[in-house]
Amino acid sequence: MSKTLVVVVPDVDTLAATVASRLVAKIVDAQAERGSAGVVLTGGRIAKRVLAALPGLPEAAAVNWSQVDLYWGDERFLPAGDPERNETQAREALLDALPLDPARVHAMPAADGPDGEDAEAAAARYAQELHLGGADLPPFDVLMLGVGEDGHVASLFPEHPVLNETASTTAAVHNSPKPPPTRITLTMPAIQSAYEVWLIAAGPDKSDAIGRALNGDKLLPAAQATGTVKTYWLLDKAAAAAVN
Ligand SMILES: O=C1O[C@H](COP(=O)(O)O)[C@@H](O)[C@H](O)[C@H]1O
Repeated sequence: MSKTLVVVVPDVDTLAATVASRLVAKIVDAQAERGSAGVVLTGGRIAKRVLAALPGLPEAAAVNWSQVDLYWGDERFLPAGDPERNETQAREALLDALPLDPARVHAMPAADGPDGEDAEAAAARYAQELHLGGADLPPFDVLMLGVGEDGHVASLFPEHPVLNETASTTAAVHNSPKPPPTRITLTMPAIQSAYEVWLIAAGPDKSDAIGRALNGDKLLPAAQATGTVKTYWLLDKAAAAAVN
């Protein structure tokens, strides 16, 4: 039975440091158990802060970075290297400085990649990459998600048809209410396959959506994002203001 836990810390800096530290511990534990770890990264402001906080942690020295598989929960479908791509932001904040195995960095395709601007083909290509080892998705030890002011996670937005996609593990998103309009995302069943889902949010603008999601308002994608073992809500005090 999956458990939901809420962790509240005083402010955004403490949140970034706390999540970074928990992430390192999780990777170290997964590597101790299985030899490798699978981490799904998120985009957005809190993601950048978490990744930037990681190198300052002494415990980060315990990670074998060559045995970490990195995936993304969603991507803004833009050309490679575009500063708005979640991949570009993660590389700049941390990844370029780590001794990762490039074959284990599973970025979502860019809009100038092999499929050009065909977002459906690019999403299908990413699904193929995820399923390379067989029919199942790879093990996602931790899947991190930022939470939008509207309660979106990854690129799954409230009332958008892709939220109901269950036939595939990835999808193209058109007409996203948040720019850019075209995106690629893991679908909700793919998110729900992770052992642990961590929903991370800071600031007062998120408090309403977080309060609603934690009260079980399933119209919000954030309320549907759960891990098979645990679901953590990692919040600063401002974001947790409506949590009762
Ligand atoms: O566009 C996106 O936004 C969300 C939330 O970002 P934030 O800046 O409000 O923290 C993010 O989780 C998602 O990955 C990204 O594509």
